[in-house]
Amino acid sequence: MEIYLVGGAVRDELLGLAVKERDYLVVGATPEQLLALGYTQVGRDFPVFLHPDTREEYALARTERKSGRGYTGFICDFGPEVSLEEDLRRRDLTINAIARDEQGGLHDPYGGRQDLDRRILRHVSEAFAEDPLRVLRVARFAARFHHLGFTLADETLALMRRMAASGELAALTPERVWKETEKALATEDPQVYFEVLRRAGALGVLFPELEALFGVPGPEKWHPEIDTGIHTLMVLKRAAELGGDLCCRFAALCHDFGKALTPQEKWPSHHHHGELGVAPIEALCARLKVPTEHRELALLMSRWHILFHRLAEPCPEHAERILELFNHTDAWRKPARFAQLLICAQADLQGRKGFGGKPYPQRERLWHWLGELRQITAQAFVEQGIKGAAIGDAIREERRRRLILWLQDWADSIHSSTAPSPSR
Ligand SMILES: Nc1ccn([C@@H]2O[C@H](COP(=O)(O)OP(=O)(O)OP(=O)(O)O)[C@@H](O)[C@H]2O)c(=O)n1
Ligand SMILES: [Mg+2]
Repeated sequence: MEIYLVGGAVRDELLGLAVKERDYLVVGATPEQLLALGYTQVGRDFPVFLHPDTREEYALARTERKSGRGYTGFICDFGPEVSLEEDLRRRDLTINAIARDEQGGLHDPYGGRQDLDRRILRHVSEAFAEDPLRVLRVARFAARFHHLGFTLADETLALMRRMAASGELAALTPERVWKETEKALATEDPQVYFEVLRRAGALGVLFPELEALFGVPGPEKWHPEIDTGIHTLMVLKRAAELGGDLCCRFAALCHDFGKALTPQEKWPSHHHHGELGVAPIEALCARLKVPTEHRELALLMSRWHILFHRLAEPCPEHAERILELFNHTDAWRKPARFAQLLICAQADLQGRKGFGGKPYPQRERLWHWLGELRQITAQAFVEQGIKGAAIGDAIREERRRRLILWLQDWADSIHSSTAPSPSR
């Protein structure tokens, strides 16, 4: 029996990246032999075992053939006669099909090292098409390795396009789609995942709510990039740059879904797009079983982002709306979530052509105000002898009073810095 290190560990090591998880391949062995050596079997459908000491994964060499649609539609062929080359041949990308033997020697029958050097994502063989999830995996690798200069081989894109056109992506389970998407959102360049899916003709199948934004114009003054799909991916990139968490990135992706529902004769304005966005966000989240936390932030962002931007021109009349915002988002009890909403709002303004360096003072101000207002508690009012429901009213009134003052001060400071100097 021969044992090889395979897949991501070899690839990442050759790229000089940290290796998180190691997968091994066993050639020339039977399940019985591994069990006798103390390995435990974990794969129900596939012959995958855990090492008795390290608990790392060891898989028997195998060839896969598809017998129907979807994840559970595989027949698994394995046995001691399956060779290393045969096993590597049915893997997704050449850069993932390099093996390292126990002496440290590399086995690279499909040119993976050359593709690593040339920074190319290329499929190994036509067997790529056996698993439609690979369309998403390639998009995810394109996002993950974008900063290293990786691009997609033309023939791989062409194959992905054929797979998307065949309708097979519809058979992917929501869990698998969301898992890939979540991993892609966590990369430095999450926008690349959606760009590649779009080029592959897969975006309309997997994320029709996003696909629908391409070709929808915004007003040039506020959106020099014009196209709402392009804007959305710029916002997603900016949210990642600003350190937004996964919920924030997901909210960035969904924040303008409502713009696809504006009647064409109203273009390029998009009145009420925040409210219109609720239905498509709910639809996407239900279809892909998106976690509640992500869904909630996306809905809040859709509903409130227009108000965030309006604060660029502060006036005391905004106090009521800001209180409503804090109440509706439950910022009092969930300030960390509110902080993500603020990052997302900043990303929305700066994710526009030429807007990258624009200041977004609202973020700082709202954060500061929330902190101050959270310190207004019942106790001071109780000490003044106020009782019962009147305490709540007194707290609300005090919050409003302070907000009005702050907004007035801010408005004044903007006026005095922009007002022409008095003439002599
Ligand atoms: N649909 C899939 C899933 C996996 N693989 C193969 O199995 C290996 C291990 O899979 P996985 O751990 O999911 O990916 P990695 O490439 O190891 O990347 P990561 O760093 O994300 O784990 C891959 O390198 C690839 O050779 C494949 O060909 N097709
Ligand atoms: Mg891996």
